[in-house]
Amino acid sequence: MEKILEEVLNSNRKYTNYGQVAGYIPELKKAKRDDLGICVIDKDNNIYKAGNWDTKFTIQSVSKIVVLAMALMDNDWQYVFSKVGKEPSGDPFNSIMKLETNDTKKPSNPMINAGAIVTTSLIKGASLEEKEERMLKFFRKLAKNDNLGINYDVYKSEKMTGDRNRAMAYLLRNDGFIQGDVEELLDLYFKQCSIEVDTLDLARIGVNLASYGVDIETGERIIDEKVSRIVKTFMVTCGMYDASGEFAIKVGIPAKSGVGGGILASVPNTMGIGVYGPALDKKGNSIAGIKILEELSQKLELNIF
Ligand SMILES: NC(=O)CC[C@H](N)C(=O)O
Repeated sequence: MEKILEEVLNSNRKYTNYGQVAGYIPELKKAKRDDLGICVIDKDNNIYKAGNWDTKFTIQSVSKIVVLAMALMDNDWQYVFSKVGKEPSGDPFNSIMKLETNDTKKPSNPMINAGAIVTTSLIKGASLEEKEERMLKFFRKLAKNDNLGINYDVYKSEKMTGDRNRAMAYLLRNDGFIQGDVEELLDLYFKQCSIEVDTLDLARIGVNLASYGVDIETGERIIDEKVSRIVKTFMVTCGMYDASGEFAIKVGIPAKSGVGGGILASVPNTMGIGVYGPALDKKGNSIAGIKILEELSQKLELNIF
């Protein structure tokens, strides 16, 4: 398997020359565009790695699936979906437009920034500190990595420049989709996006989702089974933003991307995959990452459809 991963990386290395490393969060510009890595963990807990599999990057929007799982386990689902929708938006991840033009003004889904700000607001905790602690604990458990932590340079960079998210959050509060202190909520959102991971962490979260929320090593249930299904369904319909349809056709695997350059893919009952390549297309998805997943899906016949 490692040989296959090496081959797939090498045949797609050329794509690291296309696209751009994210620049709207200044700190992200420091990523090296030719870094490329992958990790696969199968359901028997075999771990396969290639390339820059252990390069650290921030999880960014991949965090949205973990926080959605948490929000659904912390709250009544009906309540959650009264605050955030279930439909693809067809707009970029940071679009504000439908918060005005949607009939209900409700954010379309939890995979775009507006919807993710809502799910973050649904994390339970008596104080900001407690919410942050619970959130980190959940990420660490799912990734089986007690060393997961926040990259404070990226966090500060996002906080300084996150006015679009700030604008969305104030609109969301005005329309009754979130409550309380907006700055505190954004603090938590920026922190969740700034959690530092490598492809092994993404693959581990992916395989735990692939096994319907049961830790494949210990047998412990981490995510409610139905919640794990909802999360993977959102990954298929909205995980690659307004490129989710094309990705579903070409790759056919539930996946979630982030502007840090990571993609987490979860093949039900089979494996979790983490890929990293920081140069992004215009929609904010890793170009080489998508190409790698496309080839791997064909080679290993992973298409779930
Ligand atoms: N697509 C992403 O990864 C976006 C996450 C980023 N932290 C933002 O809010 O803009």
